[in-house]
Amino acid sequence: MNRIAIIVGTVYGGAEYLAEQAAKLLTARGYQCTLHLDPKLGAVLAEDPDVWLVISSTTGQGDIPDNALPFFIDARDRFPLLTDKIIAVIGLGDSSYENFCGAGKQFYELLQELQGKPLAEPLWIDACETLEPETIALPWLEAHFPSKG
Ligand SMILES: Cc1cc2nc3c(=O)[nH]c(=O)nc-3n(C[C@H](O)[C@H](O)[C@H](O)COP(=O)(O)O)c2cc1C
Repeated sequence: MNRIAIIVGTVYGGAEYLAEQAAKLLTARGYQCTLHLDPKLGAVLAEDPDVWLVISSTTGQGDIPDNALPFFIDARDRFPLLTDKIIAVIGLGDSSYENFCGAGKQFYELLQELQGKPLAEPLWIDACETLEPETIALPWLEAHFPSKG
């Protein structure tokens, strides 16, 4: 479990900021991280990472942000099997909306259908509870990605 592709879905930049913090932390722990802010399925497949880490907010009514939607549709259509891969999802949402973390949930469902092996239960971060998602996400990452140093 060395190479991690971080696939980002964001509207206002919160998930992007969190993904940058995550990449810094994981790199410092000895992992090779690639940030996909404008994710393309072909690029991730070519990279052949050990871990597919999705960090995505939710927009609309439980919808995937525009920047990540082509990736999601492509993955759903091309259906690359992730049998020997690890999957992890961090969702940013707001529980005052009906479909809390709907985009993260769609991603988690799809990655499981693609046969990826979940690293852990996904982390759902509620903007009603914190405006600093990194205070929850970084300890979660530390707990699940042991330092290699
Ligand atoms: C127009 C709009 C629609 C949203 N819809 C949802 C939703 O359906 N479910 C949810 O959990 N959060 C929803 N949210 C909350 C965002 O996902 C949340 O604020 C997130 O932290 C934004 O992250 P971002 O800066 O990466 O886009 C919505 C926010 C806005 C502004």
